[in-house]
Amino acid sequence: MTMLDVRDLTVRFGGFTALDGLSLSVAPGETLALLGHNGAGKSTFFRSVLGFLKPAAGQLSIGGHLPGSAAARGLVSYLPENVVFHRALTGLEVLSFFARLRGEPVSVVMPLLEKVGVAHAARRPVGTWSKGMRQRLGLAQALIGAPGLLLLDEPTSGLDPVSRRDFYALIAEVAGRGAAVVLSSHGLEEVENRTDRVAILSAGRLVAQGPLAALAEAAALRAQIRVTARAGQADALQTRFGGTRFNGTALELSCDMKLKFDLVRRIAADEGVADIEVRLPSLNDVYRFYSDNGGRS
Ligand SMILES: Nc1ncnc2c1ncn2[C@@H]1O[C@H](COP(=O)(O)OP(=O)(O)OP(=O)(O)O)[C@@H](O)[C@H]1O
Repeated sequence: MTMLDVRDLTVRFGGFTALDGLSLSVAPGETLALLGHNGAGKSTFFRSVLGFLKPAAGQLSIGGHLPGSAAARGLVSYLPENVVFHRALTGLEVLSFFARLRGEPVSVVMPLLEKVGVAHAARRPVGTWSKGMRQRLGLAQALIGAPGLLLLDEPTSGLDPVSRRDFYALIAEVAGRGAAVVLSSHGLEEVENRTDRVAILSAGRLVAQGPLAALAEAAALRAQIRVTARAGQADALQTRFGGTRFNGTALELSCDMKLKFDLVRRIAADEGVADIEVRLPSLNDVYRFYSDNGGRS
């Protein structure tokens, strides 16, 4: 069963194609991170699922319903990228307003404010709240009425590391109750171990999709090894190990991750070597691999 099913979605603004043949699905209880540079199409994707944009081609279904239909609207909740609340209203008033809009009793409001950790400021105007507190209020707004599909557009921007951790704990709880969650973010490091799958968008195209570990493995990025030679040994080292000379005394080598241990052992045992430094591919390298060139090396 899927909560969100998107097939060959294409969205255009005039002659500009913002989303190009995108297909993905998200099951109840699953958390998907949508990643991509500025302008990759993440917000456009959310606005399409919400039914705000009419696709040029493709189909979307939310729990079997068309985007924008009453049934779909009842299932989906959304936290926009730049959440803005009336500055003069208190947190309690803001959330009560949204609860009424969703047909929920205002009795749900205080427990939600407590859940996101801003109950202490509930009776203060939102204009006096910090950005992180307003972001938490935005999340509380998205949690009203136990939605089946949560769309969160860069929900952690402006949050400090502790708030970020709390945020993901809350998302895990919501997903644990069966909601499907799609959230957008700018980097893999943040979503590592916190989402089930990632989908990487590049210039409106879905260039990679899957569990992060599988994407990292498929990228087959290489380890970088920098070797510093003892005085007068650089030429001999290059003859033995190859690589590129770097500032006269160092060599830069790259090797398949599977072969790195053997190579490092051989280098470390060489008498001409003064120092060795190994750099493994980071999650940022994996992200760049897919988002910059569509996964083509
Ligand atoms: N209403 C619009 N009219 C014309 N172009 C638009 C419109 N909305 C979005 N775009 C363009 O579509 C592309 C995708 O924009 P979108 O906001 O979806 O990117 P994003 O991935 O959310 O970026 P960011 O990370 O900066 O929020 C951009 O090039 C943007 O300029």
